[in-house]
Amino acid sequence: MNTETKKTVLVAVGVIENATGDIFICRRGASQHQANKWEFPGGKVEAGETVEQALTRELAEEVGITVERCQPLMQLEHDYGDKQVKLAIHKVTAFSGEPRGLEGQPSRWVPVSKLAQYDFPEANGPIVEKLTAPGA
Ligand SMILES: Nc1nc2c([nH]c(=O)n2[C@H]2C[C@H](O)[C@@H](COP(=O)(O)OP(=O)(O)OP(=O)(O)O)O2)c(=O)[nH]1
Ligand SMILES: [Mg+2]
Repeated sequence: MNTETKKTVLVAVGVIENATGDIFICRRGASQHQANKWEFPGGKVEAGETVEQALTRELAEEVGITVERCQPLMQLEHDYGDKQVKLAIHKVTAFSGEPRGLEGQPSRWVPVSKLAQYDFPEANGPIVEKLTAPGA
């Protein structure tokens, strides 16, 4: 398919931060797109939803938290060849509940200084860079 006709999938992504500054990440499933990569939880924005609504829904479904406060971090577009995505990334700075992998996915809290050791999808490079930049 050429780039003119390829549809871009809008994805709401949450960088969940705890009081210590650690970040919550999950591992994608073996049969998902970008299989087995680590990710910041989130998912596709559905028709009629705002990005924030989608983020709140996805984080409730996937990791069982209620988003109480979030702020835009950055937006990224990436073409994987088989799929083109636009990631609308928010930092989640207040939430209730303790995040865990509700869909059976491995998950963990990671210090920012260790994020770069994880195998994220290619699109995530700038997110990890921004989070680990001095003064971030
Ligand atoms: N959630 C998430 N998706 C990411 C990240 N980086 C990245 O390239 N993606 C891509 C992978 C997928 O193509 C897409 C997200 O789709 P998804 O599979 O999570 O969507 P979803 O939760 O609605 O799941 P599904 O119903 O389609 O199974 O965005 C990331 O950090 N987090
Ligand atoms: Mg998802």
